[in-house]
Amino acid sequence: MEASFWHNCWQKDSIGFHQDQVHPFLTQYISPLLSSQDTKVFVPLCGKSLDMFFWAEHMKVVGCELSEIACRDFFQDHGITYEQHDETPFVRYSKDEVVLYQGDIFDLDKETIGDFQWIYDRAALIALPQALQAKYVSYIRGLIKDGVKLALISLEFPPEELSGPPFPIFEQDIAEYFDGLSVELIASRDIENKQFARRVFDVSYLKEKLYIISQ
Ligand SMILES: C[S@@+](CC[C@H](N)C(=O)[O-])C[C@H]1O[C@@H](n2cnc3c(N)ncnc32)[C@H](O)[C@@H]1O
Repeated sequence: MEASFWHNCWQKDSIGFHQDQVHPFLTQYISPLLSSQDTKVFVPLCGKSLDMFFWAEHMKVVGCELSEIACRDFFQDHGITYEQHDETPFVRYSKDEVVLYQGDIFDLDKETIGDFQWIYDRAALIALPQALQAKYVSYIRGLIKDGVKLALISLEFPPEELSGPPFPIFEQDIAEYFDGLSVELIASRDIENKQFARRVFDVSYLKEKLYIISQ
């Protein structure tokens, strides 16, 4: 997907992927795994996800997102005043525990993110076409050092029944992408009404899976 595709989605408010609640996997499965030593989560391709409010209750949040509309609305939708600074090639939006870097994730380096223990991927890997998935996985693998856990939520459906995004990612794909790392399947749920955030898909099955990937 080109950057223009995503800018266009945000401009037209065509954001069917945006959830109006915190993802239920977070409270059910991630909460018990959090420790008082966890100080920061990195959220790639963060959109204006409410999930960042869940994380911000526990630790600092650093998000990265292409769209200035998403970064602005993350704060404005909730009446939060924020600071905005030019940090070329990014614009940095921040308030207290949350910092959003508006720009291309592939320009964001580890030093800028700082020390973190979690990476949270919801609708990031599945948003990218295959060629970009490999580049994204290579970027994320470069961030998974000792003591870092990637919480990744994937989506499964028959690929021939829906042209993405989102693109389905199966257990086998996860195993290949994260070969050599520890991959734990934490949860799986069948979405019986086929609703994915604001969209209902015309597919024969829809499943979400939560993995924790670490060294
Ligand atoms: C499917 S949405 C998911 C957003 C969010 N994770 C959520 O759960 O609502 C994918 C997001 O990735 C952003 N995006 C796409 N390519 C990007 C890139 N190269 N760098 C940063 N953000 C990107 C898009 O603007 C879009 O908001």
